Amino acid sequence: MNTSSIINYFISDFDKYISKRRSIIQDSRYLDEEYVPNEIRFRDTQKEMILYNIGEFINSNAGNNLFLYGSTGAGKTLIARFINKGINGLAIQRKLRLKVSYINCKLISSKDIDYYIFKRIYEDLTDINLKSGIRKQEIHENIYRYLESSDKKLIIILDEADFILNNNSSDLLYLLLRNYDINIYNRIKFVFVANSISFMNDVDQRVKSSLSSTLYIHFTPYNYYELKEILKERAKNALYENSISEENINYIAAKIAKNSGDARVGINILKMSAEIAASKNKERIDREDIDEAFENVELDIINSIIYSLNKNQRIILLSLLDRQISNKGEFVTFTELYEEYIKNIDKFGMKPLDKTTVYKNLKTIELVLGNLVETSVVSKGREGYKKIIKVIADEENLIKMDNKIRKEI
Ligand SMILES: Nc1ncnc2c1ncn2[C@@H]1O[C@H](COP(=O)(O)OP(=O)(O)OP(=O)(O)O)[C@@H](O)[C@H]1O
Repeated sequence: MNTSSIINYFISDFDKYISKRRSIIQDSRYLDEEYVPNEIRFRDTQKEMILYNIGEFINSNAGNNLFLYGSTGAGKTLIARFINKGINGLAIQRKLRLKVSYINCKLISSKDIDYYIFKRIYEDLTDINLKSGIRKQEIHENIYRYLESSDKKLIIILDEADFILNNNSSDLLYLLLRNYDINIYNRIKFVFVANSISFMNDVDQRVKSSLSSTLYIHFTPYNYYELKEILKERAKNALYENSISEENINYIAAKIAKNSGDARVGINILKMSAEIAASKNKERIDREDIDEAFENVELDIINSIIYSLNKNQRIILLSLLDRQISNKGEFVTFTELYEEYIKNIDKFGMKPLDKTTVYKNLKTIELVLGNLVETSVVSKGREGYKKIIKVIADEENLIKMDNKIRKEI
């Protein structure tokens, strides 16, 4: 067969299969994690604080470092990307001596995290690729030297910063923040992005005092109304007209608002239910497609949590779930969790870890659970302040998770 007849066959097959299946997704880019809408809604308070501080830094060398924190899917990364793109554009348009470096710390695969971060900052600042073999300290010094000699300012955005802030990162932070001591012109500002600010308890005093002028900006989970509007907007751009009813969008929003308020889950459900409906050759997404999508997503989330934890951590999480279920979904104190853990560990015939080790492992679990967990500190009278914790899910999902983890231990 010659090439042109192969191409003809291909094109005829292509047209046949494309026309056979009715697609529901018109442009999937609007459902991508990377997509940044032109206008970010429901985050006006946060935007105002961020932009005001950045403005102060640009115009009068003032302003604070910023720390954006809050649950998963609350728009932190979206805002961080928006600032990154926006500042770059602003600097070009207004000919400002300003640079921005955006680093997603979760994606750093290098073993030497400090080296990677300094190298990236230097390269973003100077637009020059660094040759290998230059020492970390030297790159660090060159960043300040370059800023002085070129009379520039720099905004460093460290997204998913929990991934480095948890790893004995005091030295990195101290070095990064030290520009206050050595640079009277205050040429660098930081924007940290993380789920929680609990790492602050563990950093040493030098870093704490460097971070004392940091403004903490909280991102709360989205409510029903906000989720519904975000999803409506995405559906309008990504799906063919009339592929999903407003009632069904509201149904997705209501289910998510009840659990996590995570916009990412909402967008994933929208995408997955469109794919499920299309695979059944339907023109519209029905309630059953959405329910199927929820089951897949929930299972995916639970599986990825279980996969990320070792056996001891799974038993600790199981103990938390057991106790929360018997507490009718309410918060669990660490003492209650530990009691439950001792019972469970015995059932699984393992040796118990001491309280301190269980506490440390609980922190890892919190990181893996992300927005699915809520912690707080409450006063318990004479016993002093106590940490309380709960998994954010309704009773049905708590039981589902509990059963699945028990099976996997
Ligand atoms: N206000 C909003 N308008 C439109 N889309 C939004 C909004 N907030 C979040 N999203 C979308 O929801 C998804 C998750 O948001 P984002 O990645 O910003 O969450 P996050 O708070 O950084 O979560 P994590 O802590 O897991 O990193 C993204 O696809 C994002 O585009």
